[in-house]
Amino acid sequence: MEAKETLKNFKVGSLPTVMYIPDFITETEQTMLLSNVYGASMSKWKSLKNRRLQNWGGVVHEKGLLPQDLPPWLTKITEKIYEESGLFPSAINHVLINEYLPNQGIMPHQDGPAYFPVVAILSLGSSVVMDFTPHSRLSLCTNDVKDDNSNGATSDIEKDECLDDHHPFSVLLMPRSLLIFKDEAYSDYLHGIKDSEVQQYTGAVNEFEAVKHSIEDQPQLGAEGGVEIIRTRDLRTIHRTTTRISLTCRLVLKVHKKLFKF
Ligand SMILES: O=C(O)CCC(=O)C(=O)O
Ligand SMILES: [Fe+2]
Repeated sequence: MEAKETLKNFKVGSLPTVMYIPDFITETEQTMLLSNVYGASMSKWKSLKNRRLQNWGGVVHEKGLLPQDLPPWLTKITEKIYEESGLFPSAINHVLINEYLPNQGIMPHQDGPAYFPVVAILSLGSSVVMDFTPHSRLSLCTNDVKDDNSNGATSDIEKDECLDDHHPFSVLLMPRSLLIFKDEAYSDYLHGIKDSEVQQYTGAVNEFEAVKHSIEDQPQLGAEGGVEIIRTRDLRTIHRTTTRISLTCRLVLKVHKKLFKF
């Protein structure tokens, strides 16, 4: 699948397969999404050690999806992503909603094999830094540990086993932005968010795009998406002060038949 021409303008960093779209949704759309997320029944939340999540679209197994229809408030956004990206062969059918308090994150992982290898992450509420770390599937010393994120994901804690031609990088995820990554970024890198209120990084691949937009948006605040970014030479420090909600939108190609419901 070729990315649409307009999407190619949003490529960031040196990989051909990471795209960052600032202001993908409006403030009003963000408010609506947040009210739907928090309006869902309490039983929809699953609590993990270091965050909560809601699973929409059905249960993902290694062998496919036991489908459930996405609610209209989610299809509104998944259809927009599907149409504007041109990167999915069919409609997005699964959305994982993660909630992170300022001191919460997600350990470095690769998304599970059931998903088509394109992921679109919509960020709401607070900014955060996502770190990409190269890993090698070819490495004999790689330690695959099951993460408990009900994502069918595997985690790799052996950072020494990096491929030489792959370098770690960070992406700054501002509220209302959409991050899309696929191919190499999907399969040769782990992605994660540090579980720390203070996040340090050396130059995000989309620093210019992310910060430019937020300053234009909210010049009076001086703070960027609920965070303050402190710059000292190459080093950046952000202090997370508010909750972040993310919508991880993906496609499971293999869909089992719906179970008959009485
Ligand atoms: O919350 C995010 O931005 C990342 C979530 C993620 O990587 C996942 O659900 O697999
Ligand atoms: Fe992930």
